[in-house]
Amino acid sequence: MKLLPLTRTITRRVKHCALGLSLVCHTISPICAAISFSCSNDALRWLAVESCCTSGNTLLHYASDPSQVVVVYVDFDSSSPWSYPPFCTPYLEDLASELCVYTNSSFGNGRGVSIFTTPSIAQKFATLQPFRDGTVLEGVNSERRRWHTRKLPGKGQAMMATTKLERGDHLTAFTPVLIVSMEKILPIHDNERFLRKAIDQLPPNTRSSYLALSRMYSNPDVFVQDILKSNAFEIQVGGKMHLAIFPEPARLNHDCAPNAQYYLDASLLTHHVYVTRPVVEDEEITISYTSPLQQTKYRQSHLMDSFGFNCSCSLCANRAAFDNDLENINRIQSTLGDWAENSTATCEDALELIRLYKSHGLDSFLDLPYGFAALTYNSFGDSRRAVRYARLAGEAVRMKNGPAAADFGLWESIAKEPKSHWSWRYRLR
Ligand SMILES: C[S@@+](CC[C@H](N)C(=O)[O-])C[C@H]1O[C@@H](n2cnc3c(N)ncnc32)[C@H](O)[C@@H]1O
Repeated sequence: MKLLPLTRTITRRVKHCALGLSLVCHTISPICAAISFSCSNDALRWLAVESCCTSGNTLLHYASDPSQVVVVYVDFDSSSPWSYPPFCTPYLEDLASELCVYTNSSFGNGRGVSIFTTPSIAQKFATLQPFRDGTVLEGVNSERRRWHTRKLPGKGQAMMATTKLERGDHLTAFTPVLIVSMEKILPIHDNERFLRKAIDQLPPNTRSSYLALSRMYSNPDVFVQDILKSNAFEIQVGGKMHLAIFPEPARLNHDCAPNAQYYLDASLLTHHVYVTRPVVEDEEITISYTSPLQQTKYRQSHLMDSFGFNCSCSLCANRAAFDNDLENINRIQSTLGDWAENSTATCEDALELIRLYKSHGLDSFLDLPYGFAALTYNSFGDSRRAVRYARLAGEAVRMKNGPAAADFGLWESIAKEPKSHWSWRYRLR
């Protein structure tokens, strides 16, 4: 008999097995043990599982004491994407819900994923395309790699290019192996228990790749949360923020002037990395963990507090020069963003902004200066240059926010029809 994922249980205690049901006994399987946890009846949770009998939609679950036989009526749902019954907390008042672990063992071409979230958000995950039609993830999690990982002094593991790369090269596309609701409701040790269940239910290779990731605190009591804190990316699903672990891109170290950019496609649950300036073979590939447009002391304290390292990248090392130019960057940006009649914005300002970004290696963030250049040229009636910079802004946004982003559509439309945009000749009026 195929045991399908459990979606609802109704439990009833009975004195003994003689219910007139015709039951066929099966060997104990993980699903029987899991059922004991997913029932709402507390007493049932801790019964030792000695046997499990199934018949149609009914499971008979009993303990060593024959007077403690429990019948569990199970409503199986063959369309559910979950490979195990949900493993749930009690009802949490503060959340007005339970939190449960959901696992799909074959997600993402076999790597699997576990999600720790509320039942209502789990339903939203289940409606996402990759759970309904795995073919949408074709080419994702692929082994065709132009990078490998190796240890670098003072940084731990790092992602290194195995070949020359150019701006715009699409480097990686991976699905998450663990997704965790950011609600901070459970006490730390309870949280760890549920997260361990989430990791234990993953296929062995996937579980190992999670457990091999870097840790900040090395506290064995909470190692799953330690790995989560050090390696997670944020993703919004069902209107709620979640932390997600993508083991391969988790090896990307930080640089305030990185040579790569990433975006998360929440509808396909896929993390993409693009190269943002030419990279030579064996060069480290980096992303930024923080906004580069903050003074160095703020970036450094954020990186120390959140990731436990002292940033010594080129921008942090040349702190005085960068912080000084940062003031110029912010000043020019506010001039270019000023659309009042007496604005002093010029096309030269826009070009100076691009120069400043490039001179400090901020190639991963050129969407902003290119966008300003497109609007500024358009506002002075130079449609040829407006189109050129709108295309560059669109390309930069695609690498940073993905092709579904609203601002990508905006730059595409200006590149197609600059004269239809409100900014056309705006500063010549
Ligand atoms: C997401 S992991 C990156 C991969 C990690 N190096 C590894 O060994 O798996 C984040 C951790 O890497 C280290 N790290 C990242 N960028 C760094 C940098 N620029 N300098 C020093 N350590 C860095 C820190 O320990 C940080 O907590």
